[in-house]
Amino acid sequence: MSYAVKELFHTLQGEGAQAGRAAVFCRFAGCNLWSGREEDRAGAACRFCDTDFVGLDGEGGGRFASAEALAEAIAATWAGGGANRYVVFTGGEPLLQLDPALIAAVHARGFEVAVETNGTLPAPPGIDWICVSPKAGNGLVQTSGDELKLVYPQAEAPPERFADLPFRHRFLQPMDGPQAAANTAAAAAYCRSDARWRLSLQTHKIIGIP
Ligand SMILES: C[S@@+](CC[C@H](N)C(=O)[O-])C[C@H]1O[C@@H](n2cnc3c(N)ncnc32)[C@H](O)[C@@H]1O
Ligand SMILES: Nc1nc2[nH]cc(C(=O)O)c2c(=O)[nH]1
Ligand code: SF4
Ligand SMILES: [Mg+2]
Repeated sequence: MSYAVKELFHTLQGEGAQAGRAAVFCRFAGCNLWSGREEDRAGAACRFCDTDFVGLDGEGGGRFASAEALAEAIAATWAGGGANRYVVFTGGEPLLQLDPALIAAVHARGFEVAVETNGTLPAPPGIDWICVSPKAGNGLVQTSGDELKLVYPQAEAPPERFADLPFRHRFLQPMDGPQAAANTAAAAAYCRSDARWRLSLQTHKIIGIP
């Protein structure tokens, strides 16, 4: 199958338990919870998205005809030396496109494979690090993984609802936007009150890298 990629870039993972780790980000185009058009945001199933995932026109983006072609482009984007190669598939919603052939092709090039998903679709086998970020009002299908990273606050998705799911790490990530400062204070207060949760700041935004 072919893959629609918005952008490919080398940076540091900014969020969650792997924050600070060098990674290639492969941002797939398209999402099942929002068209990505501002005029559709108010009526979308996910309304707080901070990301442009429309089109193929970002740095390193395009349509890739095969898993081998996309894996080659990912390997060419890696700039972190010989060890600890890491690729994060995100989007948009990566589980609309990430498949066993692509996972095998990046594994063959020495990468560990991570995914950032909204959890509404099942993850294919073989992913090394699964981060699920539930979106209120949208059924959770992927109910296990390595980290659960809940954007906070979401009125219809309180942390208590997810605290007992089998994830190795649980994070609250303050919702960015006009209420970012208040959301950060509220997330910090929640983590102080319930030690099952840790605070995830979007460190790439703080230091001004992609
Ligand atoms: C843009 S999403 C793409 C991956 C997938 N669609 C998802 O929602 O997990 C990447 C991460 O950014 C988070 N995110 C999106 N908008 C955000 C915002 N306004 N504030 C904080 N985190 C946000 C998501 O919850 C997710 O963990
Ligand atoms: N540096 C950096 N870290 C990230 N972690 C998750 C991101 C995403 O948009 O999925 C992201 C991103 O866009 N940039
Ligand atoms: S599910 Fe993820 S990519 Fe889709 S609109 Fe929500 S935050 Fe953005
Ligand atoms: Mg992002």
